[in-house]
Amino acid sequence: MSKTDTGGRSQRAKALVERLGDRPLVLVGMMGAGKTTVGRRIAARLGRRFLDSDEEIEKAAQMSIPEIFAQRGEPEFRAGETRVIQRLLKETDLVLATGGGAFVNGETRALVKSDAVSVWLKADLDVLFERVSRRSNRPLLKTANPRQTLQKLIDDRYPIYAEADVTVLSRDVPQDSVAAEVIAAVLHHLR
Ligand SMILES: Nc1ncnc2c1ncn2[C@@H]1O[C@H](COP(=O)(O)OP(=O)(O)OP(=O)(O)O)[C@@H](O)[C@H]1O
Ligand SMILES: O=C(O)C1=C[C@@H](O)[C@@H](O)[C@H](O)C1
Ligand SMILES: [Mg+2]
Repeated sequence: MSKTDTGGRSQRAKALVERLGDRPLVLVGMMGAGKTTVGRRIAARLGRRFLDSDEEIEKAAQMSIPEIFAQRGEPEFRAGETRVIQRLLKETDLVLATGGGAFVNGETRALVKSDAVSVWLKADLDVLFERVSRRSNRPLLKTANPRQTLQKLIDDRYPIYAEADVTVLSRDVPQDSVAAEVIAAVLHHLR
């Protein structure tokens, strides 16, 4: 039996699309977990549209995230993030990567839980630190000791991310493998 349908999707991907119905698939987790890069691959496998709340905020503000933090401050960024995610969650056939702090907001979390299926991409400190160290585009890590800051964020946020419907480990294996694991795990959750 063929493992792909005529649209090139695997049978597993097709089954997941059917089970999700209209609900967006939403990725949450720390910066560097792979929400954007893996999210894009999941969307390609499912034949769904991919959007990223950080990118949508940057487009709306016509500024980069470090510029928004510097010129407007974190509270304004967070308010914009909440609004953008409320708008995006009304879309159908979507895979949505959220910013690392988005799910920490109670209002956003409640909305994701009611209107979407959520996946926590979980990675440990060493993996996250190595990944975020490649670029200096995370304003929250512009501290004297970014590794310690990352650890503090992990301590504060892991219990919150754990409220997502499904947890998948984002290890240093190919991003396509993580994407395939997410699809299998969500399919299992929706059985
Ligand atoms: N499975 C993986 N193996 C190796 N590198 C990875 C993997 N997943 C992601 N990366 C790399 O880690 C970095 C961070 O990934 P990405 O930008 O997708 O994270 P993010 O969760 O979207 O972070 P943020 O919350 O800051 O937007 C990128 O350079 C990406 O290529
Ligand atoms: O973890 C966070 O709070 C953030 C993660 C990024 O995705 C961006 O949304 C921003 O840098 C803040
Ligand atoms: Mg991202």
